[in-house]
Amino acid sequence: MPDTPFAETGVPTTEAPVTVAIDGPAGSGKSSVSKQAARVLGYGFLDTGAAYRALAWRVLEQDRDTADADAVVAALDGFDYAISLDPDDHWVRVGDTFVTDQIREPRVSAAVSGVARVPAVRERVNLLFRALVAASGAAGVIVEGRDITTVVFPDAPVRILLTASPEVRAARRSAELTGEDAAAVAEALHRRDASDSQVVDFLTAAPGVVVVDSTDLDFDRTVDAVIDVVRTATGEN
Ligand SMILES: Nc1ncnc2c1ncn2[C@@H]1O[C@H](COP(=O)(O)OP(=O)(O)O)[C@@H](O)[C@H]1O
Ligand SMILES: Nc1ccn([C@@H]2O[C@H](COP(=O)(O)OP(=O)(O)O)[C@@H](O)[C@H]2O)c(=O)n1
Repeated sequence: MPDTPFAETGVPTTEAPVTVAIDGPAGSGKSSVSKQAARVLGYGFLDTGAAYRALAWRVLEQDRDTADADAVVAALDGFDYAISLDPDDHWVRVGDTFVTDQIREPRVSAAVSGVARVPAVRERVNLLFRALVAASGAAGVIVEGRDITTVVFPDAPVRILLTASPEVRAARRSAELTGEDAAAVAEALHRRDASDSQVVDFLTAAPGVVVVDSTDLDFDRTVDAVIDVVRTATGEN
């Protein structure tokens, strides 16, 4: 884990950023929509799924199985993880290796749920997420994942559940993965959602969480809908 000013001093270096918490299932648009909304708002952007994916990547690099909780916990040892919060310069690093693209590969997607169900992993990355936001120096940070509105930042002033129908989500993910069989992509996405939803509930909005359903919205309208929620909640309208 990287040292941050927050981790070193125990106090944020700047006034606390406005935290925008966004949860939702795979393919709902969390990452792409959050990144674009962050650009427009001048905020940082934190993709929390990248940490789980990077740890899954490390377990696979060690020729071990993410279904083996002991192997996952062992991979946490020396897990030197860093991520950019700049929406215009997104990268993810483990040690000296930039893994930004590798962690999106289907083999990592297929393995990541094993990592996410280990409580020691969740505790460790949640501390890191809070430290990264506190030390960001940004006016605001959009943080997206599965349990951000409920566990990581339950008191965030803006909390959104971004949804879309299962068919639409599978079609979007399949369009990204050219060369992969569409039915296999859909099957993998639904299998991962089913596994992940045993760990956290990202299909129901917790009290106070605003639902943005993008099933019938194109990308730009979805970004606008998210920005509207942020501006309304922060009184910037
Ligand atoms: N409202 C939308 N309409 C059409 N395509 C979208 C929309 N939102 C996101 N996408 C596209 O769907 C794909 C999956 O989005 P992504 O942000 O990776 O979802 P998630 O992070 O929730 O898995 C991306 O290619 C993205 O550009
Ligand atoms: N806050 C989070 C974020 C991701 N995850 C896990 O990390 C995996 C990858 O998350 P992701 O956001 O990159 O996945 P996509 O929605 O982009 O497909 C998920 O399938 C979950 O297993 C989690 O458990 N909690």
